Amino acid sequence: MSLVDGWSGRVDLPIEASTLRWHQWVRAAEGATAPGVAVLGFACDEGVRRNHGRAGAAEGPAALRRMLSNLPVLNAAPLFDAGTITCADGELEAAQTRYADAMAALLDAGHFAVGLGGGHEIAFASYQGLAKHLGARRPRVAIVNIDAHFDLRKQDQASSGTPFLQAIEHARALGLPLDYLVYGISAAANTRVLFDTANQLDVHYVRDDQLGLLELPQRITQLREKLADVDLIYLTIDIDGLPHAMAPGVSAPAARGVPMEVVEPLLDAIAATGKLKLMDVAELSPPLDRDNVTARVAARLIHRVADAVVRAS
Ligand SMILES: N=CN[C@@H](CCC(=O)O)C(=O)O
Ligand SMILES: [Mn+2]
Ligand SMILES: [Mn+2]
Repeated sequence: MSLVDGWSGRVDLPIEASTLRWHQWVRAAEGATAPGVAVLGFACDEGVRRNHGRAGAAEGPAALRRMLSNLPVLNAAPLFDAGTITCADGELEAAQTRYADAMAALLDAGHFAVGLGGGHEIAFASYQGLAKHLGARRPRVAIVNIDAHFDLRKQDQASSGTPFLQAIEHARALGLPLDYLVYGISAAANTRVLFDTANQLDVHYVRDDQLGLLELPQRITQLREKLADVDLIYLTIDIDGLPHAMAPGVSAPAARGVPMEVVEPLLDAIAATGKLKLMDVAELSPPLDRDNVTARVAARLIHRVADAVVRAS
């Protein structure tokens, strides 16, 4: 049994540093005395519901903790859990604000913050947390999104389909330089107006059918170039950017998707910059999952990026 709610798993003997798993290593964030990796849940379905999707993402944080529990501890960095922000029906914006406040506190404490979604409305909450943390500072920020969708919808109401347009407009109002890069865009899952919006906003996007292994070296070179002038990075992984077979547990599965052998090197390149300050995983919908495969994939990506960030720091 772990010291922190929601974490439990296998215990290997003898109990020593080399046999530990995350459920044995994680501690409550409020007791943190040193910076480390800190997870923060966002149990929210409201954005997906408003976007006419299939419910279930609110169960994401609990499923991710279960899957992260048994993963091995790879480094000596402390691991913290800052709990979960919940979202009652209809109060999406208030929940995003609460999440942003909690996220800003984690960033203020020097943690690498890992958001456990929740629908992709977590992204505007994470971005707002970063903006709060920055205060009057104006570094150049990049949001890198792995996603089949742009999520640049122009709508009266915030939803899981609007977070990056919201972030871009918010950053413009603040005078915060913000680049938005998306990897995995599906030509079959975004209408022309979304491509037009992306082009008008100078979004850097790469389609799923342009992200095979053959193109990977040039894509990584291009990504490194795009991130060279950036001061800090927020990475968001919409798990529906992966192939349906590996990520069935999502509201809007990808007919093609970007395979793990391409996603992981892209994530490695982002972490290796040393500029990655926060990440989140969105759109995991446990009721739609099959044998926890989607949660397992999401947990693996978090585990990999968190270790790479620690090593790059
Ligand atoms: N965050 C999800 N966004 C997608 C959902 C697409 C769908 O439900 O088919 C979008 O709004 O484009
Ligand atoms: Mn998506
Ligand atoms: Mn998305």
